[in-house]
Amino acid sequence: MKNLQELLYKVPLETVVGSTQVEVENIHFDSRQVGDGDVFIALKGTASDGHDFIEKAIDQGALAIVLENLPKETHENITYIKVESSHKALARMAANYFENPSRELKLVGVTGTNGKTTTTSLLYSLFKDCGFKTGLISTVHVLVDEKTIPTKHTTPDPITINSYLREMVDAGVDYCFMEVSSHGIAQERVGALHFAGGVFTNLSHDHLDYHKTFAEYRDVKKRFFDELPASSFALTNVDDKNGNYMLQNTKAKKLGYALKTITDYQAKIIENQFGGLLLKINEQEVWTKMIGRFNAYNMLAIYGAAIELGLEKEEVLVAISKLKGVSGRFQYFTTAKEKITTIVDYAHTPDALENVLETINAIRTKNETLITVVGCGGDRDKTKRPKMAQIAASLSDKVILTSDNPRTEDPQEILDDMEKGVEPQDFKKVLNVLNRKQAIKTAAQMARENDIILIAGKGHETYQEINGVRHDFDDRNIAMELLNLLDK
Ligand SMILES: CC(=O)N[C@H]1[C@@H](OP(=O)(O)OP(=O)(O)OC[C@H]2O[C@@H](n3ccc(=O)[nH]c3=O)[C@H](O)[C@@H]2O)O[C@H](CO)[C@@H](O)[C@@H]1O[C@H](C)C(=O)N[C@@H](C)C(=O)N[C@H](CCC(=O)O)C(=O)O
Ligand SMILES: Nc1ncnc2c1ncn2[C@@H]1O[C@H](COP(=O)(O)OP(=O)(O)OP(=O)(O)O)[C@@H](O)[C@H]1O
Ligand SMILES: N[C@H](CCC[C@H](N)C(=O)O)C(=O)O
Ligand SMILES: [Mg+2]
Repeated sequence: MKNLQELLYKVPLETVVGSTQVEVENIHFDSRQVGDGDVFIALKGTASDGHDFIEKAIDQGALAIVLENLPKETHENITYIKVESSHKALARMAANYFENPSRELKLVGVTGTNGKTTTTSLLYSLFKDCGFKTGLISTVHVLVDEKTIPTKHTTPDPITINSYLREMVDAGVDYCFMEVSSHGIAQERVGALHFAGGVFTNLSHDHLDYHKTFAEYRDVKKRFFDELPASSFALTNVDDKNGNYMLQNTKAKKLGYALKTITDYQAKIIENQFGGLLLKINEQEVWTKMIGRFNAYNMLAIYGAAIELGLEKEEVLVAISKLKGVSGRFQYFTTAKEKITTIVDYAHTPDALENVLETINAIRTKNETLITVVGCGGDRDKTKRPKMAQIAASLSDKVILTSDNPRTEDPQEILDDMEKGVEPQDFKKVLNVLNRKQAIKTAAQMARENDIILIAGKGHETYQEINGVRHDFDDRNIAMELLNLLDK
C-alpha cells in the first residue's frame, strides 16, 4: 500500500476533488489493468484518449484518477486529481512509487537516431568487464546485471522503467545504461529520472510520421539535454551538425567527441578493415573488433562516458579492445567453401543503411559482388522508403527489395513506395521479392565465391510482424541455413 499524497510528491497539481490521504495499491495508465484500490492515470494518446476509460477504471476498482480534464459529474468516493500534463504526472508518480531508484545508481541515457543500442550495450559490457554490477535498458533486451528480461520497446513506459531500476538497485547494480528514444522523451517516459549523464550519437531522418517535421524531432531530442541536472555530464558528437545544438541550454557539464573536430574526446582512424578498427583515442592507440567508421564514433562515446563516470583511461582502453559486437549489428558469417560473407544489420534508416554500405565498400576488395536485401517497416515513417531503396541501389551491385515488418500495411504498397526511389541507371540492379525468406534465398542463389550479402533492417529481431501477428523469423538463422545448404 502507498499513500496517495506521497505518490503525488513533486507533481504540480491544478485541482483536487476528494481526499489525497488515502492508501492505494498500484498505479496504471491502462484501464484494462486496473484493480481494487488502484490509481488510474488518464493519458491522451495517439490512437485514443485515456479520459474515455475513466468510468471503466472506476468500475474495476480505481480509487483515484489523475487527469487533465475533470468530468462534468464526479463520484463521491473517488479522488480526482487534475494536472496540466498526465504524462509528466505519470513519470513522477512512477518514480515515487518505486522510491526513486534512479537516484540510487548511476544512470546514463543515450539518445540519437542511430547507435543507441550499440553504445549502451557496449557500455554495459565494458562496465561488466571492469567488475561492476551493471544494468541495460535497450531495444534488444533489458539486463539486470546477468538476468535477461525480454522487451518490446526501446524506451519503455515510466512504470516499467522504474520497476526495472528498482530491481537493479535491489540487485546491487552500480551503473545502468539506457536508450532514450524520441518517443520516450516526447511521451515523458524518462520524465522524472535522475541521470548521471547523457550521450548524443547523431541525428538523421527517422520517425517523421510521429514528429511531423525534422525540427520537431530535433527539438524533442534536445529536451533530454535541457532537462539534465547540473551534476551530470552531457557528451555530444560535435561532428554531427546538430551536436552542439543539443547542448545549447543544458545545465550539465558540456563535453564533445569527434573524429574531425578538436574537442574533449578525439580519435583518428588508423586502420579500418574486416578485422576491426585501429584507433588513436586522445593519443593512445587501441584495436577494436568493431567495424566501420560509425563504430569509431560509438567507441569514442563509450570512452568519453566511461572516463566521465570515473574509470581510468588504461582500464577503459583494455576493455574497449575486448568488446565484441552487438546482436544483429554488423553480425556476419562466412561459408566454409565458397567464402560467401553474409552480414545481418539493423540498418532501418537511410543514414544507417548508407553507413553500413559505405563501410562494406570501404573494406571489400571490389572483385566480389555486393548483394543487398532490404525492406521497410509498415506503420512507420513512409518518407524513408524511397530514400532507403535509392541508397541500397546506388551503393550495391545487386539489390533485392523485400518486406520488413509490414505490421498492418499492405506489403506490396510498401515495396512500391520503396521502388519509386530507385534511379533509372540502377533499375537493372534491382529485383522485387515480396516474401523475405524467398528474398534471402534469391540472394543466396545469386551469390558466387567471395561475394557479400547484406541483409538489412531487422538485425536482432526474431519475428516478422504481418497483419499485427508476430511470426518466428530470424534473418541470421534463415541466411545461415540457406547458405550452408548451398555451399557445395
Ligand atoms: C505511438 C506510440 O508511441 N504509442 C505508445 C503510447 O501509446 P498511446 O499513448 O498512443 O496509446 P493509445 O492507444 O492512444 O491510448 C491512450 C491511452 O488510453 C489507454 N487505454 C486504451 C484502451 C483502453 O481500453 N483503456 C485504456 O486505458 C492507453 O493505455 C493509453 O494510456 O504509449 C504506450 C504505453 O507507453 C506505448 O505502448 C505505445 O507504443 C506503441 C505500441 C508503439 O508502437 N510505439 C513505438 C512507435 C515506439 O514507442 N517506438 C520507440 C522506438 C523508436 C526508435 O527510436 O526507433 C520506443 O521507444 O520503443
Ligand atoms: N554511430 C552510428 N552512426 C550511424 N549509424 C550507426 C551508428 N551505430 C550504428 N549504426 C547503424 O545503425 C544501425 C542501428 O544501430 P543501433 O541499433 O545501435 O541504433 P539505435 O539508435 O539503437 O536504433 P533504434 O532507434 O532502432 O533503437 C546499426 O545496425 C548500424 O547499421
Ligand atoms: N525502433 C524502430 C525499429 C524499426 C525496425 C524495423 N525492422 C521496422 O520494423 O521498421 C521503430 O519502431 O521504428
Ligand atoms: Mg535501439
